[in-house]
Amino acid sequence: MLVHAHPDDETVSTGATIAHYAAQGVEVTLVTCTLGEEGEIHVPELALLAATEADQLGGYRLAELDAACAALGVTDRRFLGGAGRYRDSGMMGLETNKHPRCFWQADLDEAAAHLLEIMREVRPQVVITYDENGFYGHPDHIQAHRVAMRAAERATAEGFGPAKVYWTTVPKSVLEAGVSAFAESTDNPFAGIEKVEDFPFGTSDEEVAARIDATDRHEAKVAAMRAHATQIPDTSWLYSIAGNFGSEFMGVEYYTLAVGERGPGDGPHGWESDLFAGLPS
Ligand SMILES: CC(=O)N[C@H]1[C@@H](O[C@@H]2[C@H](O)[C@H](O)[C@@H](O)[C@H](O)[C@H]2O)O[C@H](CO)[C@@H](O)[C@@H]1O
Ligand SMILES: [Zn+2]
Repeated sequence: MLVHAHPDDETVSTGATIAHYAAQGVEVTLVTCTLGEEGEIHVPELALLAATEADQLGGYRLAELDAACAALGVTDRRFLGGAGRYRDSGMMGLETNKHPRCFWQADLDEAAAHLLEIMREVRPQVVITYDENGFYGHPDHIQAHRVAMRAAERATAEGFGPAKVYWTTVPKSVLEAGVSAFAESTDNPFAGIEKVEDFPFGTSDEEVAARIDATDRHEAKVAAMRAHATQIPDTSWLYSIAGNFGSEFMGVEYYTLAVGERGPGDGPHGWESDLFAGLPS
């Protein structure tokens, strides 16, 4: 089970992992907490769908999410509390954070109860969400973390909690490699980043628990990114990195382990290569 804040997060941060396991026939449930109503629109002819205009972007991004799920092989896609229950809160500090229906204003126990119902039905062995900073500090990501961890705690207390809970991350060694690889590039997606500490995310290699190599599924991730055209334009830095790093960038995703025991791993830091490592098959 993956708990994500907006349509496109499932693809950008865990798309290769999803495609990897879905292709193996693993049951994958995606829970998305908002419709992404406050997002940017990188498709000019759709500009009037914006929140400040017709306010129809959420419905459009629902369709983008379904197309991305088809590309990744996800067949069980849910919205927390039902489609439209929680509104995209916008970036931290904006007036949209005060919208009465926005996810940032949600009652934590009520939102966790919605997720607990899905957990009670699906009984996930493994849950993936964000760290306490929501990976990069977006209010909906922070709230998705809080709701997922609260629901997992309550599921465990009721006897059907996940054996493992992972948080998305990127090792600092990978960030350093990216910064140096693009240092001389005119199309440098890391422009302005002098050192790893300048990123609002990143984990020391020692703290990383799992490296999921899904390079054989990186085309599925790119196809899913294309489905999120309002959020990821053809000029996105994601594509320029993919063009330079290819499947290594698009097809490898990393996680820290927040709940549960690490399974067998390899390499200098004992990174798991399977999120189900150590669990009974
Ligand atoms: C990946 C992610 O979480 N995207 C969110 C995020 O989008 C950012 C936002 O539009 C910002 O204004 C841009 O400068 C930035 O590049 C975007 O990543 O926040 C949106 C509003 O909450 C959300 O809809 C989108 O899914
Ligand atoms: Zn997001």
